[in-house]
Amino acid sequence: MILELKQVTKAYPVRRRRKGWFNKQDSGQAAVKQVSLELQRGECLGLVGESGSGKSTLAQCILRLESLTSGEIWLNHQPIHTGRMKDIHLYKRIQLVAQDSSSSLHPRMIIRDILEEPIRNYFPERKAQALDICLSLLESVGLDAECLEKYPSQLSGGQKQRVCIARALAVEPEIILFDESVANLDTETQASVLDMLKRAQVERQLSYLFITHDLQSTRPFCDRIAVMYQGEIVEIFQEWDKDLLQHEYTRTLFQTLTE
Ligand SMILES: Nc1ncnc2c1ncn2[C@@H]1O[C@H](COP(=O)(O)OP(=O)(O)OP(=O)(O)O)[C@@H](O)[C@H]1O
Repeated sequence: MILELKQVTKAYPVRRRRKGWFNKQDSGQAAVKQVSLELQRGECLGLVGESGSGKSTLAQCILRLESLTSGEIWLNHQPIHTGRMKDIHLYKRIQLVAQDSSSSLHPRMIIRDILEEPIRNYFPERKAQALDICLSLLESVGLDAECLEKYPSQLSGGQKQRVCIARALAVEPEIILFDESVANLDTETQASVLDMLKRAQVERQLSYLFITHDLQSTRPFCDRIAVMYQGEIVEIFQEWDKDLLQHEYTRTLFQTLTE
């Protein structure tokens, strides 16, 4: 197993108005409750749940963008929740592709600079080959070489999303977290991006955590599905057989499937 979450809980503090002069901070309702989850090397694990069920919070906890209230996260048998591993080492091993590609790409950098940045940071010895690497990354996500000299604002939403994926691949991480990364794409582009991700996963032995509210999109793509409901993992399944389901919410999700 490459990533292990043990009893992870995250409660955001809530400011409550009290009589008098001050606001007091209480620990509020937990967004993530006692989540235990394992991601195997080379696996694509789907994390499905309705809006507000805690999926993004879990991804943020894995990347230490949010601190844990309790619990542990282990990356290949090394603890990452303790903060001892430096951010640069963590991000070398785990990359995030978020939903909103526009805000994740620097508006004043051309695509070539955006893709060369991780190469310079993580593989300084490859500086001389950086352009060739950028071209091969663009090819692997189905973009033309002419994108290199463009700014993000000159690309479509689907093209920007592909650039974000190429940038994550440039780091050569072991794990990629996709947080609603294809949700904004039309059905055809979504299918071609997922196809490309599957190929990259097999070629590079990557592990994926694929976060989405859309169960349908996980079907051809994920090896296992974890279902999140009100902050908890209520079910993990592999077989697409509704008779084997344990939880009422998963049964409701199955009704949204088109075949
Ligand atoms: N920074 C924050 N401060 C306080 N509460 C937060 C914060 N971020 C998220 N929450 C709350 O935590 C809960 C889980 O939110 P989260 O974004 O993780 O859900 P989600 O399943 O990813 O939803 P979506 O699919 O809409 O992105 C929600 O109730 C949300 O309001």
